[in-house]
Amino acid sequence: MGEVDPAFFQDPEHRPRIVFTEAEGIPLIDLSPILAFGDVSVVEGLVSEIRKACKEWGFFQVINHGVPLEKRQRIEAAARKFFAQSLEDKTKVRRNDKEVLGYYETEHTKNVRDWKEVFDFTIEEPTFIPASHEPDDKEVTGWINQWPEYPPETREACQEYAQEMVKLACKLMELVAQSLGLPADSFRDFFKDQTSFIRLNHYPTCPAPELALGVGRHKDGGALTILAQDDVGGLEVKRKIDGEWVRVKPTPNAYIINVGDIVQVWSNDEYESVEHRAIVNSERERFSIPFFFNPAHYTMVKPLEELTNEQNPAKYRAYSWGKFITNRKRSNFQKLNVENIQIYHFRI
Ligand SMILES: O=C(O)CCC(=O)C(=O)O
Ligand SMILES: [Fe+2]
Repeated sequence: MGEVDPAFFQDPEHRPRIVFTEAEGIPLIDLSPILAFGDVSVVEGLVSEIRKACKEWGFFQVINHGVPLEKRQRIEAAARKFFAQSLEDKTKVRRNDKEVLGYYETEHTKNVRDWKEVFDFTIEEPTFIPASHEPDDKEVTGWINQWPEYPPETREACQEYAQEMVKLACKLMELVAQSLGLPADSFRDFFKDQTSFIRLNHYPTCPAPELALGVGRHKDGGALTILAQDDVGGLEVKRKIDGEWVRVKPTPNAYIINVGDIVQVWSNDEYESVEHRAIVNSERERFSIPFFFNPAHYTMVKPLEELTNEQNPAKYRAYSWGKFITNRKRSNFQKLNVENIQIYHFRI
């Protein structure tokens, strides 16, 4: 990525400010109470912290999360080696119309090109998903991972890390359920045939960081995201109280968690999926690794009955998660002239 192609330019109102506010306020939550067994009162305190963070920010960071540091370091090192290869080598595992996983460098967010390259892989092999986004097409297909030859440890490093992410995400969803006043296992069955995936993000240095974004403003469509960011920093979250973009300061060995659109719908807007974006800079390349925790493709996403009643009726019609994700994948891959699918399209 040498000179900056205007395809990367954000509209003036969405360009980043180079002087930024650092978010002191994003809650930092210590998960050690769930690692140590037992004491219910400690877990209760944790549940209320989660509730507050989800209500006020939609984002929080966790420490003492139980994910071994070596596993994170191993996947981070593999990502660096993979992206350092030539474009020719990386495109050996490039995504195409049929194989939607693997490497690609032309992702668009809201039809503006992102200043990044990515490598996607799923947790389940194969991951079952609708063959097309067309509502009447009932065919299901299996997504298969494309593993690079170099570095040779990529596959193992990715799969080991993925298992840790699934464990952490399950624990977090239990806490989210409890924080909504529901039994801890309320969400468990939705993830039996999960469509979760992990993305290795590489944001190269950018000669025009004031014009482009690593990832344009967006909300995550799934249930929950667990992000590992390196020490460069660049994630910005739209603060709920005033709509200001605030930077999330990197904390060593912490993970950044956000609730996605599905939790917003399940909770009937009790929790909101918050907009965020990634800034790039001209001095240091940046790496990040989001894990997107997604339910089975056949999940019909709708407000949970336990959380709705006559005074608080469902705010969304049920929609198919499989169709939602295939729609998104398609619009992020190619530039379309229409807005991509959003949960407000299902608002009642
Ligand atoms: O790299 C980051 O900090 C954010 C990435 C992100 O939001 C995404 O890939 O959905
Ligand atoms: Fe995101």
